[in-house]
Amino acid sequence: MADDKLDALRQRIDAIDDRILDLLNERARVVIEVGETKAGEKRQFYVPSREQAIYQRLCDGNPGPFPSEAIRRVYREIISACLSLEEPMKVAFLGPQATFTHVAAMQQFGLSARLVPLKSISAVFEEVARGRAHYGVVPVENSNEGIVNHTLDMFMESDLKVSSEILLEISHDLLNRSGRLEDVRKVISHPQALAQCRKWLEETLPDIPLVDVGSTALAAQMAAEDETAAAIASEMAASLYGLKVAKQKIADNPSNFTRFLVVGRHTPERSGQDKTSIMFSVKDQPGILYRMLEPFHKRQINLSKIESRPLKSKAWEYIFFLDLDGHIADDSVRQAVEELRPYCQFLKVLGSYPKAAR
Ligand SMILES: C=C(O[C@@H]1C=C(C(=O)O)C=C[C@H]1O)C(=O)O
Repeated sequence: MADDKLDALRQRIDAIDDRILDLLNERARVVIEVGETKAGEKRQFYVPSREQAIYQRLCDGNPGPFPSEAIRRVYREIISACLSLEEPMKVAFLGPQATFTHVAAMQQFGLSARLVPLKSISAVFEEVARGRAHYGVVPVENSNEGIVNHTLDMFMESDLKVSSEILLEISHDLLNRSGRLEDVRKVISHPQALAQCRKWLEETLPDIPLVDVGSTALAAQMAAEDETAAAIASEMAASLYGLKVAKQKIADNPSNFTRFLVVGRHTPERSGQDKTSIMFSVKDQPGILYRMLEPFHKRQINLSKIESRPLKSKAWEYIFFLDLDGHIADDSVRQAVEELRPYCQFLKVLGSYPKAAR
């Protein structure tokens, strides 16, 4: 009897899956039409703001029981697959494979994009600038370690635009071949990952030597070749290098996020929930810090970040990086930036892009 009931339920599931498949194909055909329309008007095919709006609308309207957290993942793959029908997306990222930047790139572009690992942040910028990749993904700041100087420095030389941001929760896991803590005789990782897990390592694995290498992914590769070694790396590195998780989430501060930027050759359209990044250097004069912030304060524009970096060509002069709420196409943002301009030796808008979901 129970079997009859199960059979009947499974038949219903098959019928529902047939409908989902029909709808997926119908969706793919419409996306192809959108692609043709955009090509006629020379518009960008990939529109992160539209994708964000799709996720938001579906999650907000989801009556359940299908979990809202899963909607983003499922739709990420649907959109990724639809996009690849029109134009296979090539995305360069700071490699090697299985770094946290790789995880971030997958989260943003899905499995149908072609993700290409490159050796350095400047190589990622160059690949995109030369048109060999549509987009590039690089880390820009970590909630514990601060900014990634190299990425900010790249914007001084490059004309690429920020197309979107990705926020990724970093989980540092201890990986080895057996999955047993007792087998660990040395721990290998990137110096930042080792630093972020120092207390846990001292308490749990005292007197075990720590080995610095260039990336968490390289550490995982080395641990795969040495059964006495463990790596601190992402869970993705475990699956890629055939390792097991001996202990999950070993970072001393459990709240650990990295923000990545997607760089491209164009500024995306307004989404209504945008952020703008600008960089500038100011002329040295009294009250200049106050004056450079005033245009934003006057218009009640929220500033979410301000960083300064030394200007390499001139000692003791600085470049400022500012993130503010709004799109450069908004009147208030455009006016504030124009009011700041006369105080600057130079000013560059790095891009306006949809805010990542927090
Ligand atoms: C279909 C579009 O193009 C792309 C594909 C999308 C999709 O599959 O829904 C969404 C945004 C774009 O990245 C669009 O802009 O509407």
